[in-house]
Amino acid sequence: MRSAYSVETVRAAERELMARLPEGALMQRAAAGLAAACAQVLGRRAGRVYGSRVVLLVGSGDNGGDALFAGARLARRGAGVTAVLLSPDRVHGGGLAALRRAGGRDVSVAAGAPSGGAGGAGGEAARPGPVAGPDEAARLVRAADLVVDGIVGIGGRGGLREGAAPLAELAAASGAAVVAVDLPSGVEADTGEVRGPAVRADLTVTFGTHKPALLVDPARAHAGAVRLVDIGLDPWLPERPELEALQHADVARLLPRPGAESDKYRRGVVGIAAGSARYPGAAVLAVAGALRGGAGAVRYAGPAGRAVLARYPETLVSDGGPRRAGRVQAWVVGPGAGDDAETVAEVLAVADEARVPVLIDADGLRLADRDAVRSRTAPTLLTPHAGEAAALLGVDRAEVEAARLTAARELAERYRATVLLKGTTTLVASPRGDVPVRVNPTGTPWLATAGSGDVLSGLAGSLLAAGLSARDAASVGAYVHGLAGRRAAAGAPAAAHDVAEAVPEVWRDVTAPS
Ligand SMILES: NC(=O)C1=CN([C@@H]2O[C@H](COP(=O)(O)OP(=O)(O)OC[C@H]3O[C@@H](n4cnc5c(N)ncnc54)[C@H](O)[C@@H]3O)[C@@H](O)[C@H]2O)[C@@H](O)CC1
Ligand SMILES: [K+]
Repeated sequence: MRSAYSVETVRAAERELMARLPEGALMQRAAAGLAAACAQVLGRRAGRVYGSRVVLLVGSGDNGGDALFAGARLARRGAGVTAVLLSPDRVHGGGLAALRRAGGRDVSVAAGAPSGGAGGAGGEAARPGPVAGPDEAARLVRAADLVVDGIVGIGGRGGLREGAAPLAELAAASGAAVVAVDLPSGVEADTGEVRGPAVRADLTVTFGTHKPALLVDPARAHAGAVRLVDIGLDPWLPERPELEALQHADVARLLPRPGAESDKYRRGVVGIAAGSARYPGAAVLAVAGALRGGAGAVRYAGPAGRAVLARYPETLVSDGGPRRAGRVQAWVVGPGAGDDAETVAEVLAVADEARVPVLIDADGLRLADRDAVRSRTAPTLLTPHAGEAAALLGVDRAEVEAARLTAARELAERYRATVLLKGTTTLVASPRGDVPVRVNPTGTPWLATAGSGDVLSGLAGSLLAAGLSARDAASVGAYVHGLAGRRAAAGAPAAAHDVAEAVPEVWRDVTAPS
């Protein structure tokens, strides 16, 4: 399991750790990890560290201090290192002195000259270096092999400020590799929102633990690859993170496995109420997903029985609607439902009586009565994409996409349901606010294809029927579905049924002993 902690929690843990270490030790650990990562990047880009050109963009806090100390290490290995000081009057004095001792240069881009030496943090005061105009700073960035973003880290608020934004843009447009220190500057650490200009990194080297922005879009897309440097923080972090992301071993543990005593009923039966005369395909795709999700049998109740049977003769098809479909351990309702509000209400009623979980997707989200969902006693799982979530929340789609974590949490609270918010980073929020939101790391833009959501709803519904909690069914379903999407696409467009067909192979991979 990978986890991410909020800034407040990280700061509290850092205080505990720092109190037990000599002053500056923690920053040296961070800088050592950062310098090692930069050296690797330079090795790939420029062939070697010696003689390469490194530009540090240095802000006013400890994030800039990390960059300066790492720059000093690179300078000692023969790199030509120039620090561009964005707030020279508040620069980390110790870091700047270390860089200078190692033979690095520094220039100040801000207007006002430093007063009384650059001694903002880190104790040691340093005389100001030469002032560079914006053109000179731009020339340095353009000529660099590597740009290190030490503008702001967890202390940042709002987008990049004047002066930094054009340099970040230049860095992105130049051929230089961009390595962000702790976080790409300009993103909101706790939410993953990007409300202004922000650095786009190829690699982010983060310290102690992941921060939410490194896992949640749109910030995650700014981070590039992420490397975690261990600075000894773990013992001081609480058990419950803000976010968690399942990995292979977690999914392998959660996937249902039939025991020797299992028969199809004990493995769970999933009911699918999906499709309509107009959209029979949604029913077929939801059943395709459900058949591969670990339930022992799939019942289908709806008007597309013929199409379903033609493709999947193993389906138990009922003509009498959900109420007469027979016992199930979980229902899926909504894909391709069109305007059939009656079926959605019937599924909710039947599932309430039987106290079984319900997954509501697609049209079902629009048609379900909110109070009926809120008052359910068995678990409910809602699986909207950003547009559907926006409609439920009464906001623009763009707002949901900009603030995905907030939207998922808000929906979970309003509906007292588990919410799987689809996207390149799918989020799973629980109605209980005291459990971490899950982030699925396996998504791919290839999954943005018609019918792929129907497959996911069947798959996750099947996992619900097999006995997983709504949170586990949603996050395991999204994980497997994402990998199946990648496998099916493998660099070329794939259709939704290809995704369903790739599930067994992914399942085998995930559960194979390593
Ligand atoms: N506290 C610790 O023990 C450690 C901290 N480390 C580093 O320290 C960082 C946190 O340092 P700080 O608390 O000094 O905070 P930061 O360096 O992240 O930023 C704070 C400074 O940036 C300014 N600022 C805020 N938003 C800005 C924006 N949008 N544009 C430009 N400037 C902005 C603030 O006025 C403040 O001076 C971490 O991200 C990490 O890189 C690491 O050295 C590991 C150890
Ligand atoms: K940064």
